[in-house]
Amino acid sequence: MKASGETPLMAQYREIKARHPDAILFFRMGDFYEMFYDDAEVAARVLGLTLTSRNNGGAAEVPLAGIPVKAANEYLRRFVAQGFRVAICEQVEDPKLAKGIVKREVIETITPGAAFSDDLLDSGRNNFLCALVLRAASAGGAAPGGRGARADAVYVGIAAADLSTGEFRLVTTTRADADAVLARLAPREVVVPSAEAQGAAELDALLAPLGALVTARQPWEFDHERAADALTQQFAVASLEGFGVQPDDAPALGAAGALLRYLREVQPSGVPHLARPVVERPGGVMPLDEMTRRNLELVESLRGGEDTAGTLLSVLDRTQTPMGARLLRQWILAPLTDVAAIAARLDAVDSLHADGPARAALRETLDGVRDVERLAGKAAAQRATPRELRALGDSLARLPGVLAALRRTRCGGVLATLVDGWDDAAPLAARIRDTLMERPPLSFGEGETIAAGQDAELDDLRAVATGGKDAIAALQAQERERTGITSLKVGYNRVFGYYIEITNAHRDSVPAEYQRRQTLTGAERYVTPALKDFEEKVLGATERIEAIERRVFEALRREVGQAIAGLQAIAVRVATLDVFAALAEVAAREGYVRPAVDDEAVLEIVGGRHPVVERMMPRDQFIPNDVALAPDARMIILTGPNMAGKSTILRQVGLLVLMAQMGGFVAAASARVGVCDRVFTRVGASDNLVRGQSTFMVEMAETSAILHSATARSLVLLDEIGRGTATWDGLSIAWAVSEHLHERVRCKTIFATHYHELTQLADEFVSVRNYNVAVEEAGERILFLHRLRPGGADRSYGIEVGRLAGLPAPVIARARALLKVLEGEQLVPALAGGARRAAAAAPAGDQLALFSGPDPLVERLREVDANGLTPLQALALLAELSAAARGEVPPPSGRA
Ligand SMILES: Nc1ncnc2c1ncn2[C@@H]1O[C@H](COP(=O)(O)OP(=O)(O)OP(=O)(O)O)[C@@H](O)[C@H]1O
Repeated sequence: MKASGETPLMAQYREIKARHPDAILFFRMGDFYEMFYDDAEVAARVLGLTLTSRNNGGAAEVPLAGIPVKAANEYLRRFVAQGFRVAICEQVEDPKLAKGIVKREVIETITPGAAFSDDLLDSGRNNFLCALVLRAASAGGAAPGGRGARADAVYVGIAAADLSTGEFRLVTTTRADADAVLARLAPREVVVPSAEAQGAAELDALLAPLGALVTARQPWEFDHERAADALTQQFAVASLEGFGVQPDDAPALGAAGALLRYLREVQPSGVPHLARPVVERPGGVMPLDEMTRRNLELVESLRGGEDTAGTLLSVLDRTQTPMGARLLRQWILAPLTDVAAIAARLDAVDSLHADGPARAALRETLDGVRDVERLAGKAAAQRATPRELRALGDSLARLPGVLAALRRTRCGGVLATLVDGWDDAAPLAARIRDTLMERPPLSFGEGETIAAGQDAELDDLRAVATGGKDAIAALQAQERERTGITSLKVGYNRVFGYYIEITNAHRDSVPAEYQRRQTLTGAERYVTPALKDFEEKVLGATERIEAIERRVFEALRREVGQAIAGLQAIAVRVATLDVFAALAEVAAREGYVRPAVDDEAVLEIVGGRHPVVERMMPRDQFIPNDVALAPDARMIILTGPNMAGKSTILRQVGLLVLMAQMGGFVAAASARVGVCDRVFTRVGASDNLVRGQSTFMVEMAETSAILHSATARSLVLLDEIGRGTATWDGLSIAWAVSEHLHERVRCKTIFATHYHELTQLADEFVSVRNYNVAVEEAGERILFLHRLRPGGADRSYGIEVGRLAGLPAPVIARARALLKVLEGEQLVPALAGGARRAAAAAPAGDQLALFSGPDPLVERLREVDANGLTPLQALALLAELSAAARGEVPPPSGRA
């Protein structure tokens, strides 16, 4: 409906905007994208653009903000980075030919999850768009991985597509493992069913840690039967069986349907480069939960953000190609659990590690290979520029060199399979390189694109155009000579075409046959019949040249687009090779060794180092440590002063296991790694405060998740459990958690703690070992040796660390004095003794119960403010306490 008095343009705008209510609409007007109404106001706020207004006929003025088309990418990037979606509305007919208002259409919608442009992408990571749906087992009969479905179980269907590379994956998983799968994919945007009555809270719980843009769609779009139709149509196949899709995959299939529908909406011209879906089955890959991924700083540092400095990825990433970098990231986030698969990767790394010269040659040839995967994707989507297509051709042309270098290695196993059936699309590479100029322009129309010898007519026309231009230059010389006007110039503008310009000083010498066309302040412009003749030839040729160039270029781009599946396969091969070479290279540079990986429940690290921390200090300054865990020594209680290096050892063990299971060498003198099904970590305080939970609550929730999911094959790394609450509560929880892990779960555990009381666990259980990180005392100072040794620690040195951290001297002195008093009164041993007494008094048959609750005497003592007591009060208190201790009066019940 047209608002009264509104201009036709604004009516057109409103009609288009109504179809894209949730996107910022970039409305093309000439050389600008204009935003109106609310969009303009958002742009002013978010991008700091100046808000103006536009006349709207008889209707009220319209708020307006505009950006030049040439600068659009930067504004787009900023919008998308902030989680907006932007609909690009172009003029789809030539304004010169338009009757009335120019026709306009939205040609694509750019969102965080649906982006092609390099400005919006990170070359080192995939840009996944996921669709997600929850299904009760009873609804779809799904039991992923053939596990028996529990009637009340909830399955999560996930479909993930990377529009920039064409990767497309389907995963149906359990609710428990879904977090890990999503954390690994790290989608930028997630499509979910809107207002799904059941499971809305569950869905929120899945989405919250991702920080992705959430796009709600109609629930029916997630229907798996509809999805099957859409997929068979997209890939022009009769059934999905060829993709390995089984009835169990219904949830993922439903998600895929919704995903495809959404993709077609944001890309109205289609997604021809979407690869056939790969169904990922659980098993074979270790699910890494968000905690572990973050705590071990695998691909993101704890500081957060995009910066990978200080992560395992930053140490391992010696890849040469963007495809390799992305694959390495995926491997780090998906360690393997199958011994044979791990060994196959290790073999490949091993042979490249062993042969330095071959590795160097291989890495050198890989070095010039650009992002074949994304370039091919762009070609298939008809977006590749001449420069990009040429880069693809040049990259492909390097592949025979890569193959030759690969053949020089001892390539058995996986490397041999990479060589087998090697197809480097040589004919296509040659076509691209023959067709395009060696350095074609960045975008079409900014210079010569098509090489000579490709099109006879093009070559002729180029000769004419060049001849014409030469002729015009000759004409200028000739006219100067004839008229004697040395400042005479032949020039060109769009309105008048070619002209001869003569300054007013020489007006009298202008020949009679010159026809005046334009008067400037200091000069006149003329044309002659000869000049017009040349002009026709040159301009006619130029126009025709552009048309032919475009035709040839687009045909080439289509040809490349049709080869997309082969190019994607090449990209996978190159990426795999690149990752092997990178892992071998980093192993050689950093002195890593091949781990012995087997199925035994044994972990034996000799001379282990933290791969990231060791890089932050001068070479050989890092102190290596040995750690061994086995069924008969499955729990280590790790004590030691603050700053001694407990957390470092804990993380180091986790990292070395993950490095081994991704198929890489490890930072150690030697290592034997029995495959772990999961690695769990609970380290320090998380920053879940932003999600509105208290530190202690988060700590408990994380601990609870570990106790529920860990198995005897798991490795559990705990750092300071129970510190966020009152000492006795915390100690009791820490003790109970340790017992549970040791006795019930029976997993490999390392527990770093300041509760020295926990070292008593070793007295109770034969498979618990105490270790501490050594320090040396030098008077009141301490020297951190960072060396692990058997036994519990005797002191905390917390005050010393406080001094190092700059606590004021009087505070340190007072703390030392207080510590002496407390130690002198034997309070600390009394606490431990109290615990032992309580254990002895525990009901028979319940041997695991050590603590029966806080000792009221001790509680009373804790409340005493010694500084606030008069000598008389102190005496009275002492009398009361000792009477209670002798049992002469009931225990005190708190401060009176
Ligand atoms: N093996 C080692 N060799 C050399 N330096 C080390 C080693 N381990 C740790 N360090 C250094 O000591 C610092 C403190 O280590 P870490 O944080 O692991 O101590 P911590 O015992 O966990 O301390 P806290 O109990 O206070 O949390 C590290 O930042 C590192 O610089």
